[in-house]
Amino acid sequence: MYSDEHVGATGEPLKDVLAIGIGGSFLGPLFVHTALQTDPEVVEFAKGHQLRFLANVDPIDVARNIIGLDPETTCVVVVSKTFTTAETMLKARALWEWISSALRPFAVAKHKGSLYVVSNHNELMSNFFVQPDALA
Ligand SMILES: O=P(O)(O)OC[C@H]1O[C@H](O)[C@H](O)[C@@H](O)[C@@H]1O
Repeated sequence: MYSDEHVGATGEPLKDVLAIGIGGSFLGPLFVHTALQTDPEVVEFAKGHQLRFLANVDPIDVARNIIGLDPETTCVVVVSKTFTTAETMLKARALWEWISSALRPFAVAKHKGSLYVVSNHNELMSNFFVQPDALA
């Protein structure tokens, strides 16, 4: 992302990251993010980019966190060890709806390249990429 090599469906470089996960799947990424905040090289790379965490069950959490972000240039990372956690799946689905309602249908499939999943459940992860809007 920092090199502008990763682009979304419209060809715009991905700029910001929304990380979805609760419990350990939030605290792990937060730990790495916090640890790197004092590294001058990382601080320089991070200029112009935002990382936001969706980590609680507040129903308006998604609405609050997407303010100011552009779905064309936002990368979504879903972190879940089991890939079955209801709150995480709900937020993943809400963000996919946010992205797909903002993009034209032909672009939605291409934009799946800006979705990343961190999990140890391969089958559920694969289903997510085939049909993310049908997450249970
Ligand atoms: O990583 P996941 O499978 O989505 O689980 C996320 C979290 O779910 C629950 O809150 C558990 O109590 C936590 O221990 C776990 O870290």
